[in-house]
Amino acid sequence: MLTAIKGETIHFILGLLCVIFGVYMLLAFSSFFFTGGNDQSILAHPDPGELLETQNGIQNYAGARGAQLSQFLINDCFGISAYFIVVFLIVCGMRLMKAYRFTIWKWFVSCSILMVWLSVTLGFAFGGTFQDSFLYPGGLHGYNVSQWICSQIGAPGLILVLLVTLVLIGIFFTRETMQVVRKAFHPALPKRNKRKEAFPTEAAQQPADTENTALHYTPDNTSDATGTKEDEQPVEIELDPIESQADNTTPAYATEMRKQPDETVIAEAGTIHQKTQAKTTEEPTFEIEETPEEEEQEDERGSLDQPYNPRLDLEHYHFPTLDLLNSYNDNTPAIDMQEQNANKDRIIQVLRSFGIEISSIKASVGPTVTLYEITPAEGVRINRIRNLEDDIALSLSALGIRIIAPIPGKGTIGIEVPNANPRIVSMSSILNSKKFQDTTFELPVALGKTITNDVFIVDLAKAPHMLVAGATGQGKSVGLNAIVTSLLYKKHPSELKFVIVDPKKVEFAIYAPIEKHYLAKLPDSDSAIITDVTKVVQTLNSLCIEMDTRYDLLQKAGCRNIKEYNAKFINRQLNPENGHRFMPYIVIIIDEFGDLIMTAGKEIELPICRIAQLARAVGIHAIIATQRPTTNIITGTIKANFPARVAFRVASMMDSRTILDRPGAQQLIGKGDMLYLQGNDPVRVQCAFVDTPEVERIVDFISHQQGYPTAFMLPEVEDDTEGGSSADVDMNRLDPLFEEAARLLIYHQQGSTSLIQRKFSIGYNRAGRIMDQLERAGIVGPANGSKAREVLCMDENDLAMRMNNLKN
Ligand SMILES: Nc1ncnc2c1ncn2[C@@H]1O[C@H](COP(=O)(O)OP(=O)(O)OP(=O)(O)O)[C@@H](O)[C@H]1O
Repeated sequence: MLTAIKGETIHFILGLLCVIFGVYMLLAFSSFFFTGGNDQSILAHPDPGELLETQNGIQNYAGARGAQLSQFLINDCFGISAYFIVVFLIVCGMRLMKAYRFTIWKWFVSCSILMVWLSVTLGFAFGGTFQDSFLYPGGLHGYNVSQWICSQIGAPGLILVLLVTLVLIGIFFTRETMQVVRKAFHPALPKRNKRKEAFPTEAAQQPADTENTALHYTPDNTSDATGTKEDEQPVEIELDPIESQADNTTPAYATEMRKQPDETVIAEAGTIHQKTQAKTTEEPTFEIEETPEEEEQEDERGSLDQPYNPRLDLEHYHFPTLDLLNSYNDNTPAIDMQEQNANKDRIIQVLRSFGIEISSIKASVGPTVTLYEITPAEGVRINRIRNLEDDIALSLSALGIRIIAPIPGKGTIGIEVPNANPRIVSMSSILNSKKFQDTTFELPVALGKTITNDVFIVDLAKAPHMLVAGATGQGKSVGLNAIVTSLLYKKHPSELKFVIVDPKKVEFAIYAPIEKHYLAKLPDSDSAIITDVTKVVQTLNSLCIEMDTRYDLLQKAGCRNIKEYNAKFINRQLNPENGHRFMPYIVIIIDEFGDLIMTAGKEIELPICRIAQLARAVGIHAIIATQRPTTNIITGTIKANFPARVAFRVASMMDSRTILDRPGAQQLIGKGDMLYLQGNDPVRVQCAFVDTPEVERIVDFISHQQGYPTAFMLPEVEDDTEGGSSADVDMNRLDPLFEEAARLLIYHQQGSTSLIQRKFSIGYNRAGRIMDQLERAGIVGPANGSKAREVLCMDENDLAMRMNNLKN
């Protein structure tokens, strides 16, 4: 701790010194232009000790040392471009003081390069006036270097060298320079095709040259089926079907194309079809559909800072910027035509070998998986194709083949095949997408990209609770980080609080520094990240209290949900003096839910279910994650209350059924490949990848800004270990297990504290307190020495009546 403080203090002092020295140099350099001529004679032949005297005759505002420094750095070294040293010193200082977040090495390289280039340029430009003036604009360095280069390659050669280096410097700063240069040569050149840049093609992997058209594949060189098209638009291309079995020497497609060379049609705006008619059922058509990448904002990497609430407590808060995230621009081509054609051929062959003919096949290439949409020929039964899942997988020698028969809403059958070279879906591309930036969702959670390259966002406020499951190492933690990250990029600290439960202690510790901005905790807790099981129970009970309080406030305000309530509060229709307050959303994230259930059982499950059943309207949402998708952890009650499910790859079909109520998750390929289910049909999504250093940078960015004085305080709960007597039982705060415990005792007709303790795996004191409440409610009789209490409530109906009375 002490060393950390020391380190920070030293950095700050060093930074301050850098800035002060920079300002001093600025003064000296600037003064040099006016006083340099006068000071030159003194500096050129100083008497020993003369400069140390008070009356040394130096006129530079920065004194004798300033004059010497300027003389040396400007005249003897780099000329006017010595100002870059000042810039770098100030930048360095600011960074050390942590006032601004500069990338030092970039500034160092940039300043150095510019200084040298400008020095040579000025040295060359003002070479003629070198002897006449006290000021050498390019300095001795610039003069000597330019003279030497001139002597070697002549003045025109030097000019060319300077121009080329200028362009190289420009490219170093921004790749847009290339476009500027291109335009200089060819002013009519259209705007750069972004998608083509994003998906470079490799001639080696594509039979036809695809450099200037995104996806024009001509399987036969004799074919002239090409077309030009607008960029950023979807492309559907029909490719050669497999070679006819009858004649496997002549590709049917080539023949067809020669016969009908002008079959290229523009089917609809932005869609180009290169159509060949299927001659017979033996020659199905094959199309590849490349859905365009989600449009990104033109001037990306800016801040997503937008006002959400006119009464922000932290009005100077800045949202994290996108440059904190990696972009993972991998160079693998977007579409490998060889692979696509090979897969298509094998699919058709396998189906044909089982006597199934198809009339067309279309491919949608996603980041990690390609969907082949097959239209079966007349009279083929879907079930037959479904049963061939394993045979198709075997013939493609690929894991993770999934058959969707039929694709909902379409009369086709889908076969999902993993790509040989999967692409990473970077979090930055998702957050920078127009869809995310323009989203109107209350709690937008950007999960990744679908098989059609659409950015996939869900509204957690509508979900309203999410269950995330998958075997270990398949991308669960990355998925949870992606969820948190997308919320951090959209919600202001005043609008959102996280309650993080991390039994593993290491996964979420990374978020501890943003405690005062985004985390909620119990008043007596040291850390906002909850790692201890008892604290989890307390926190969940506290959230139940918060939920009840919020419902009371909503009732008082006459609102049905948090959105209406907050809108009223913002419009000053609710008086804070009556207890009203702006309600931030609360997102509870519980990692390793399985472990918690194993240790604390019902004590955890019940408040979770209570929150899941009721908390949606008051803005409390739960996300629970487990790597053990078994029925004793994901119980029926949990499933009923967590309608949004995310399944990463699991080990068995049983596990998949436990999470999604259907198979499928066992066929995923891992590394963030997931199925998202909300409603009827699961969607296959490639989860966005956000790495730990990226999260660290975001957290660092937020934590260096002003936060609230403390974390968001959850209501206090009575400690489980505190004793209690029947006299001070608070019937307004019934234990969350109260009703369940009453049912248990009625069922057993035995008022035993240890029975409650055992069945709900809770401490004796808490069980005792529940028993006291049951006594006050008239459900059990008074303590009867060592014997069990008498149960006064006969059946469920009786209990329901008493519960009603209690609630009123
Ligand atoms: N969306 C993704 N894109 C690419 N790679 C991913 C993605 N998600 C995960 N991975 C890869 O898989 C590895 C394991 O991911 P992660 O740590 O999220 O697994 P996990 O399911 O949380 O494992 P555990 O349960 O052991 O914590 C990561 O280190 C990364 O290399």
